[in-house]
Amino acid sequence: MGTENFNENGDGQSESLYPAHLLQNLDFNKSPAIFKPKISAAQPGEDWMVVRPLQRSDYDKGFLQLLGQLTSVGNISRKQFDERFTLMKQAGGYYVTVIEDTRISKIIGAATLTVEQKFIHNCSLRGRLEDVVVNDTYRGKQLGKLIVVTVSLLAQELGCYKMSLDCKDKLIKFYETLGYRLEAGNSNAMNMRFVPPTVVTWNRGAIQFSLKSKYLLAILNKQNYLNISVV
Ligand SMILES: CC(=O)SCCNC(=O)CCNC(=O)[C@H](O)C(C)(C)COP(=O)(O)OP(=O)(O)OC[C@H]1O[C@@H](n2cnc3c(N)ncnc32)[C@H](O)[C@@H]1OP(=O)(O)O
Repeated sequence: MGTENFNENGDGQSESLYPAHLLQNLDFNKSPAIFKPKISAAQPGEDWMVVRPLQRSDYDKGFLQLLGQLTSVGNISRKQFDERFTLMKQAGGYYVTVIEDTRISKIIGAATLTVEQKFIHNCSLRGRLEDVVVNDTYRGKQLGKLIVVTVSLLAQELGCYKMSLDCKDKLIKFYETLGYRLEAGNSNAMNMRFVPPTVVTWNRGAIQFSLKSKYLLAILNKQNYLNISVV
C-alpha cells in the first residue's frame, strides 16, 4: 500500500487507513458465524451504523476511548495519533476497522487485522487479529461477531493462509463460533514483557543529563563513566 489518500468523501477529514471498498463485497456466507438477524459489513442492519476502515478524524470520534475499554491506552495527543496513522498507512498491512454510530458520530466497535509478509509457504501472508472491542453499552447485539467476521473475511480476501489471535480463556467459545480453533499441540501463547525505559536525570552543576535507557546507563556504570544506579 502506498501513501494514497483513500479520501472517499473528498473533504480532507475522512482520510481512510485503507480503501473502504475492500469491505463492501465480503461474503458473509463463507463464515460459520450465525447472525440472527442476518447482517454483514455492507449491511450492518441499522441505517445509523457503518462498518469502515479507521479514519484520521476518528481521533474526535472516541476511537481511543473505546480502546480504553480493552486495555490501557495512555494520553495520546492528536499529533501522536496523526503520526501513528501516517506510519501505519505508509507501512501497509494495517487494517484497523471500526463500527460507527453515525447518529452520534461515535466509534462503538473496533478490530485490527495485521498482515505479515512471510518467506515461508511460498512467500505467503499471515493475518493476526488484534484489539477487538465493542463499547460496553452496545454489547450483546452481534457487533463483536460482526467486526471479527469482517476482518477475518478481509484476511481471506487479501490472500492470507491463516489468521491467528490471542485471547483470554473465557473468550475461546466466542471465537470458536466464528471459525477459530485451538489446534492440538499448537495453541500456546507466550510473551516476553519489556520494562519501559527508565528516565534518569543527573545534575552536575549547571549541566543536566537525561538518560532514557537503563541499558546505556548500565554500560556507562560499568566503564566508570558514571556512578549512579537505575531507580
Ligand atoms: C483478539 C482480541 O483482541 S481478544 C480481546 C477481546 N476484547 C475484549 O475482551 C474487550 C471487552 N469485551 C468486548 O469488547 C466484547 O465483550 C466482545 C468484543 C468480546 C464481544 O462483543 P459483543 O458485541 O458483546 O459480542 P456479540 O454480541 O457479537 O456476542 C457474540 C457471542 O459471544 C458471546 N460473548 C460475548 N462476550 C463474551 C464474553 N466476554 N465471554 C463469553 N462469551 C461472550 C455472547 O454471549 C454471544 O453469544 P451468542 O451468539 O450465543 O448470543
